[in-house]
Amino acid sequence: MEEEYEALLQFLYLVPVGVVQFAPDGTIGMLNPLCAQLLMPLSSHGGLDNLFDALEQVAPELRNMANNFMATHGTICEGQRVQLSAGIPGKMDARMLSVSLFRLDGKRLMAVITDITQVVKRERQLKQSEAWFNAVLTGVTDYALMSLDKSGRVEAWNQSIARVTGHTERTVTGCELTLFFSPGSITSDRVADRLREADANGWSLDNGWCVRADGSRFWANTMIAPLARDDDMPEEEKGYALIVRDITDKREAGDSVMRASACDFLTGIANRRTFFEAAELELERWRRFPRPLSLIAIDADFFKNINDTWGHAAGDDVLRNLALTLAANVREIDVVARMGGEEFAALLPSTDLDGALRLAERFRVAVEGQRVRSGNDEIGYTVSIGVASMGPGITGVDQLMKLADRSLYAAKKAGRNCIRHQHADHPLPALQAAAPEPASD
Ligand SMILES: Nc1nc2c(ncn2[C@@H]2O[C@H](COP(=O)(O)OP(=O)(O)OP(=O)(O)O)[C@@H](O)[C@H]2O)c(=O)[nH]1
Repeated sequence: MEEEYEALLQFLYLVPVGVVQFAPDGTIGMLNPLCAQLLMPLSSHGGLDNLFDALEQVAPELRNMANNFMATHGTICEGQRVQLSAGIPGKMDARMLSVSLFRLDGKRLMAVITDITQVVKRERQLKQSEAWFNAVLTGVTDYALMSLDKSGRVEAWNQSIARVTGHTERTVTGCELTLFFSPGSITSDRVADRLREADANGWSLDNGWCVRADGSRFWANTMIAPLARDDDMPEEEKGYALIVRDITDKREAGDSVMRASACDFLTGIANRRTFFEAAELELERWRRFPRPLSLIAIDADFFKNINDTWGHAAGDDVLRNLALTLAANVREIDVVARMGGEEFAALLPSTDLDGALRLAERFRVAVEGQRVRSGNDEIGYTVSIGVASMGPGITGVDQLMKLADRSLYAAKKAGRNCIRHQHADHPLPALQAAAPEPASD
């Protein structure tokens, strides 16, 4: 028996994945060194006592999945992706873990944890190339092809545009590319970005909602590629080809799978991982061509009291209401996400500090002015909000998030139900300082 135990310990020590055994409430009984190493960045006090507590901020859904698993033993989830950090494009990859949970019996659960940072990076690269080939090689009947001038205005017309978008030559020629996108899903900055991206990489690919002439929407894959030109051709004659493909069917087919991994299980809005992925992309664009970019951190006030007074289910109703309220007040191009617990965030491309403050006030007023119906109760609540805007000293998403969090902390200290902000003009010294009273306003 002792020998078997020795062999098990040796196995756990050497196995190239993190293994942790824990109780149904998350209390850790045993974990191997690799697991401790993988989870240590999540520890708030230098120790690891409870797996669910450690993962609360990055994967709150795991506790829920384990609690809702009714069988006496079996697989609770397999390969659940958990984003640990946002990463810095070009310098540091976003750290990603894969977590599988198993129930062994009534008292013991086990998690197997692997670092999949590199796998995810390669997946992203592959997805990009695959989408490009699909766009080029398939669907000869479901695409519209047009040429754009150097600023992205439609230059040449053909029948495929009418087939896919319902537009006529008269309504399209000379118009900006934004004509094909639903309002709020694209800005002039984004069009300029895509043209530059096409210049730099040979193409720019994106998926999103487009609109037809009659106002109906379709989910489209759009690719912009620079037109071939001689080196001695004048800059004015530069142009692009735009291919728009209606892929509504494909989106619907992959929708439920996509939603499960990209959305928060409770509220249905983007989860923390999706938020950081979008924020990383936006920062990458900002780095190439700086323009306004803001981030809003939102936190429900006295949320523990709501749970304690009306119950956990009512608390969940409040969180769902908060998610809906935030989502109803932003443009399509913005990303609203639940970051964990009662914390939410909104990423606002092409939005300066003033614009972000106006939106933050709209959030605050909208929440304050409503009641959440939960069973027979009507619950009123408020939010505190921190706003941060991008500046030259910021090098990564984490830093912008920290700035917004510090403003949020200042709003809490100022009495809650209010907004505080910081502009990242000289953020680094302040961020590196040893947590002084946060400066704001
Ligand atoms: N109902 C519900 N509660 C949650 C969820 N996630 C976290 N919580 C609870 O949210 C509460 C957050 O409490 P605190 O961090 O003390 O914050 P607070 O009470 O909102 O106080 P302030 O933020 O300082 O205004 C905790 O009691 C958590 O258990 C969830 O998914 N559903």
